Amino acid sequence: MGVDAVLYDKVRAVAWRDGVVRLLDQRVLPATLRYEECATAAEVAAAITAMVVRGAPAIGVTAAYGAVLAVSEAYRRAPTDWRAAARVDLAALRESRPTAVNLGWALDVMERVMETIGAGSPVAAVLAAARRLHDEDIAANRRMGALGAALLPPQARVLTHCNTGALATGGYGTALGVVRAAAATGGIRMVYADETRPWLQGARLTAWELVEEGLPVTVLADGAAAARLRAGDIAAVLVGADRIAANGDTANKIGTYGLAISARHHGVPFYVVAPVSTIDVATPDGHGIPIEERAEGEVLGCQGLTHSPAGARAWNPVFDVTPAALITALITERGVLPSPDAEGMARLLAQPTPV
Ligand SMILES: CSC[C@H]1O[C@H](OP(=O)(O)O)[C@H](O)[C@@H]1O
Repeated sequence: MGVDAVLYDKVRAVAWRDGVVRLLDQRVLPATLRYEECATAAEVAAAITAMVVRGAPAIGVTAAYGAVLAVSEAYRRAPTDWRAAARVDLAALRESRPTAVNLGWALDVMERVMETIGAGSPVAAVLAAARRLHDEDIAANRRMGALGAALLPPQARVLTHCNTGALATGGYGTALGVVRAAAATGGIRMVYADETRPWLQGARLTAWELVEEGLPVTVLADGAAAARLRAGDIAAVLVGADRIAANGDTANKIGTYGLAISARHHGVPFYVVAPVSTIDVATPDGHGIPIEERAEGEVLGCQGLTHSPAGARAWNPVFDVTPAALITALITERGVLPSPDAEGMARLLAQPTPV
């Protein structure tokens, strides 16, 4: 594979390169290292929908760069009325995936920047804003990594779900950022990575990130997680988030809810690690979070092979909602919130982001 050892600093899920958005195609990892280059906002939206790039923060960063493409094209076509033209493309980007709130949050940031720009070409200003948003995501991940690592014992065994690493963010990772920070301080004995059917983000992407960095990883079937927790040697379950409601209810990859129930039953701390850009104060609780359903074929087959008989149907919600009551603590760049609830979330959001 030949990827540099320090993956999160070398390989980026998304980058701006010479006027295009460059995406590492996560549909073909780890077998193939292939990049897709998007020259228009529409191509970026299609890549998000197709999960060329995935992961809530990574989707937000990608959408921000997609907004730069939209503004650049709009200004070329209509220099005196570029905002209206750009907003059409931004609306399409907003629709590319429904659950990860970071997508809409990033586009809101870019639209606010668009409103402040004076005369002349707006491209440099929006590109600077997208780069700032990207850098801030990585900085937030590093802060969360340190805060989360402090909650783990030395040589911890942890269990993860889906992929929450450099591939799911602007870089470094959220829950997997905690693993990286812990590995650099108290040490990590083992990462048990749920394979995370049907898209296998754990078996393919988390395992790749960890193997490439020389960190220990054991892949397990999603159905084995409860037995692993029952063994009694898991220090914590670490997961990411796609949308956190105002009361702390959290939408994340399908299977997270069952994992949270199992962790509670076995007395294992269950930590959600997410930047505050994942918090949606406009949604009071988990019932209001839109849950994406994807094609039945993603469940009926895998990696091009169909394993269910013709005539079988599939139900493929790709997220579920974990009630805040099952979350031991929410780890964000603004601090750690034990037992999240509406009041605690409001206090957390009132905190300044540490410089
Ligand atoms: C850093 S949080 C990433 C979050 O996004 C994943 O979903 P998907 O792979 O469908 O974009 C999963 O829910 C992860 O926890």
